[in-house]
Amino acid sequence: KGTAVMNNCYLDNNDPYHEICLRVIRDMTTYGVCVLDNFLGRDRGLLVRNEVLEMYRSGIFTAGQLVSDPGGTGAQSIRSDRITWMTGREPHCHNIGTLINQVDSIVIRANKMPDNGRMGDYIINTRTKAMVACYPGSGSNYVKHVDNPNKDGRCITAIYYLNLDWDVRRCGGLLRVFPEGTDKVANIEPIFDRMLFFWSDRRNPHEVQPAFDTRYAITLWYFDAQEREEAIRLYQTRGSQPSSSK
Ligand SMILES: O=C(O)CCC(=O)Nc1cc2ccccc2cn1
Ligand SMILES: [Mn+2]
Repeated sequence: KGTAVMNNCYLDNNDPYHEICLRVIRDMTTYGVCVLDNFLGRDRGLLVRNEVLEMYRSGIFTAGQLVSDPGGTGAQSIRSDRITWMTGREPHCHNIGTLINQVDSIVIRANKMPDNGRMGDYIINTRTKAMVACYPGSGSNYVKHVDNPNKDGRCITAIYYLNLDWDVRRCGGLLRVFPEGTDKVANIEPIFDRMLFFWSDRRNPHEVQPAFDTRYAITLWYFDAQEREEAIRLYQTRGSQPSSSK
């Protein structure tokens, strides 16, 4: 039935996600970062990109907020990206919804697979809405920061890039990740149809270098059930909500 035994795990050739999940588990466990290219394929990637461009043209993106001290460096910084939060079930966003479902499937299945290393340390069953971000390209950037420095529950950051013919030498906008415990950096170009996963906590400080062309990305943050529950309980006693959008 299309299954083969290999290294004591069953490769079920009928499950397209199986290979990808093994790859995500291996890279996240080894590097804490995982890059998957040609994630949707050109045609479906273009459909998602067109929906995002249509949303941007419709003006529903907000101006990037002032984020005071995103990385605990004491520096006041102004995020110059434009963002909007969405469920993926909005009208005229069917392909964005399908992308979100695919990323959900991979994260949930990878979290449930046997021998899934550090992926197994978490219980992942909820996430934030999708944050669609656009760097307008007039040198807009995002200073070095950690997504979840103070245990707000987010364990995995998942980013899908939509930027056609992106050349970092001309357009900038490089995502540079500074994995904890090594002086090596990961330079990730925000190229079209690229899917990126990385641990959201202090293991992965990162920055977006100034962008000189419009730079689009869709980000999802997945919650670890236990850490999220603890964060909500803690904030309930202190009366304010954890930082990330619900
Ligand atoms: O576009 C990229 O390559 C990554 C950009 C990025 O780090 N965005 C980002 C956006 C955020 C929005 C709200 C709270 C925390 C946030 C942390 N990071
Ligand atoms: Mn970030």
